[in-house]
Amino acid sequence: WRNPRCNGTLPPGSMGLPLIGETLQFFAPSTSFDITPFVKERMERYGPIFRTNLVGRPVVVSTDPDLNHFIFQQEGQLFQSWYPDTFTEIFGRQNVGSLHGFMYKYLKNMVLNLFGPESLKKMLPEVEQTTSERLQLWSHQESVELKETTATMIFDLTAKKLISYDQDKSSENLRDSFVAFIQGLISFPLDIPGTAYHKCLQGRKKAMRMLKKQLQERRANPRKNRGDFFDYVLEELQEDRAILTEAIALDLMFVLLFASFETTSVALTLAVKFLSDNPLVLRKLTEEHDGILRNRVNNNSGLTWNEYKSMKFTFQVINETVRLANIVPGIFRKALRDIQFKGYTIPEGWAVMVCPPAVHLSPAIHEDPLAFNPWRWEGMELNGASKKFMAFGGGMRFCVGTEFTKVQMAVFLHCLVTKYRWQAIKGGNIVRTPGLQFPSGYHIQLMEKDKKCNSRNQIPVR
Ligand code: HEM
Repeated sequence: WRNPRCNGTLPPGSMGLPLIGETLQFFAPSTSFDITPFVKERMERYGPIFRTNLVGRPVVVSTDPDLNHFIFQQEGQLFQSWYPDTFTEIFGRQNVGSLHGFMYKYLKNMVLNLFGPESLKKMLPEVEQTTSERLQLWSHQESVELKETTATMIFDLTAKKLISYDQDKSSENLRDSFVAFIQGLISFPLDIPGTAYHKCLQGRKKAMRMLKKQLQERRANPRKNRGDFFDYVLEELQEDRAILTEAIALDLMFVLLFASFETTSVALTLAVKFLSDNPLVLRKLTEEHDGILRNRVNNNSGLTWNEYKSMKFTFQVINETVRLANIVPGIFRKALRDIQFKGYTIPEGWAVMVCPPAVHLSPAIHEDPLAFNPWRWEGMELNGASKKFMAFGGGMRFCVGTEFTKVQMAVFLHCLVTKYRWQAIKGGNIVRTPGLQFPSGYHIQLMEKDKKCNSRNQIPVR
């Protein structure tokens, strides 16, 4: 256990206890934006590349920018995407099998089609309208919990786009099943009634049943114009030599819905929190968006794609937010053969975990790394991945939802700063386990800009 076999020199590290390895330390909560104590302590003790054991699997953790880059570049050659067994259970066998195997490119193209620039251009007015309506609604409430409300908003948008799901017209609430699913997502994998893990699997089952029912309904009532993912899937399934199966399509649907709202709502909540705490950034952002409205020829038109693309400072704010957020704290791969790197051997079959926070929060890479400073992105490439920035992954598996996330965040910030003021009421503290969470939410009070004071308690609002 302590000294695994290896045809070379293993990176230094500790394998922890038999069976559970160092899993408990890995999941131990921490309350700052900084690199989690698990990674920090080991980096100090062993250096940038170290070995450990997580959920019964030997893992090499990489905090080394060169090794990270190498891992991303060697996707499908020396490394293959791999996630722990509990994830397989949770996200569906079909996904894990097909997203990593021969189906991969085919599915990726399908997803890119749905979330590519052409598709997003068409979606822009809808995103703006939904966001405006929600903000308007929230401004009449005494307090809004931003994490949940933005998650619901994004879920509704994505579900509408993917499966034309309309919460108001549905008798069952699809999102409730996702909530149960998420609450148990990062939990000890014990599947007996009462445990969070059990609720998570039940939530998934229920959501899958609903998705399946809706796909069947669509099959019974096909539509003329192909519009959403279900139409696309049904057409593909009818092909003579279809590679897609219904099970794969449903699993993929589940992952897309999940990936879209959980990540983006955390990023949005955090962006608003950072703006509340950094008035100079808020002022600069507001200037950018007021400028867009001022320069508009037709005051009644909505945001155009060119206006969206011109939001330079907004993209800096988004990048800075996701750099600090580290929403995906570990990107997993499996070594397909023995790999030599900087004097160490990564044995075939071992897992490898790229650790983005170690790069994003390294003082050697980013000056004053814990400071929220969007200006650090000035003049830098804001779209792709690099050795310094991998919040959306890197290489071939770079996140296909990046632009979708940015559209939603940019539009939200646009509507927010041009029309509203807000103040933080409570919450906003974070916990990393190691995924980022807001244990007590983030409650704000919103009000339209032209109103000077809060009518109820007369607090002047920024
Ligand atoms: C702030 C928001 C987001 C963050 C931080 C994020 C992060 C990531 C990361 C780090 C990866 C790489 C995983 C790996 O290499 O194993 C990834 C992949 C992926 N993301 Fe996102 N993501 C976000 C939003 C979204 C959205 C909105 C969608 C849905 C449309 C999405 C769908 C996907 C999919 C399908 C993959 C797998 C791509 C592949 O394997 O080629 N993501 N994301």
